Amino acid sequence: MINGKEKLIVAIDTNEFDKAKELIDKLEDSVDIFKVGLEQYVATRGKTVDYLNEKGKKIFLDLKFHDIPNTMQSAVRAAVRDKVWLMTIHVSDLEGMRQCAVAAKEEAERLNIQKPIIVGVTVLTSLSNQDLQDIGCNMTTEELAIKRAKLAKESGIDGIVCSAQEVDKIVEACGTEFVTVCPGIRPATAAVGDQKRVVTPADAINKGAHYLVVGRPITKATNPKESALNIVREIENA
Ligand SMILES: O=C(O)c1cc(=O)[nH]c(=O)n1[C@@H]1O[C@H](COP(=O)(O)O)[C@@H](O)[C@H]1O
Repeated sequence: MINGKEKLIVAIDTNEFDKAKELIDKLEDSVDIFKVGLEQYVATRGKTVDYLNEKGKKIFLDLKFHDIPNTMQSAVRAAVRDKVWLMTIHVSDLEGMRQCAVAAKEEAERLNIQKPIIVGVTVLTSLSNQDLQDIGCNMTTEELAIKRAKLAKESGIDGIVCSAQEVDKIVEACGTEFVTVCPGIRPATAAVGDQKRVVTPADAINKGAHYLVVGRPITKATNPKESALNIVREIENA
C-alpha cells in the first residue's frame, strides 16, 4: 500500500511567519513535506525554510525561477545551500534548465549534501486553453504541458509540475521515473478558487502523480489536521 504521507505536500501560503509556524506545528504529526512559496518566502525572508530545517521536515522551495541561464543556475546553488528537498524552476529554454541541473549537482557534491530534486513548471494549473490563446499560444494546456515536459526531461532536470489532468500522458511520454508534482488538487467537496485544472487526490494518484500539492483545502479548513489526514487516507485508498 502507498504511504499517503510520503505523497502529500502542504503549501504554507501565508504572508506571516507566525501563521506559518502555527500551521506547521498543528500539522507536524500528519505531514512530512511542506511547500514554501513566493508569498511566504518573500514576506519572511526565508525564515520558514530555517524553521522547517530545524524541525527536520522535507522542504519544497517553490520560487519558480525563470531568468537568463547564469542567474538561474546561481540561484539554484543558493537554494541547495538552504538544504531544500525539492525546488521549482519554470520550464524555459534548454540551456537554462541544463545549467540548473548541473549547478544543483555540483553544489550538492561540493557541500556533500543531498541534491534537491529540480522540477520545471509546465503550464500553471490556474490556466485554461483560452488563457493560452490570450497570451499568444496556439496549443491546448495538455499539448503544451506534454511538450514542455519532454523538453524538461531532455535538459536533465528531474521532473515537472503539471495538472493531474494531463499527468498520465506525461508519464506515458517521459516514463515513470520522471518526477511528477501535481497542484490543483481538490477533494470532491472543496472550493476550487482560482484553480482551473483540478483533480481529486484519488484520481491524481490513479493517473500516476508522484506528489500532490494541497494548500487551501487544508490550510483554510476549520480543522487542518483532520483535513490533511482525510487526504492522506484518500491517497492510501486510491
Ligand atoms: O508550483 C506550484 O507549486 C504550483 C504550480 C501550479 O501550476 N499551480 C499551483 O497551484 N502551484 C502552487 O500550488 C499551491 C496550490 O494551492 P491551493 O490552490 O491552495 O491548493 C499554491 O501554492 C501554488 O503556488
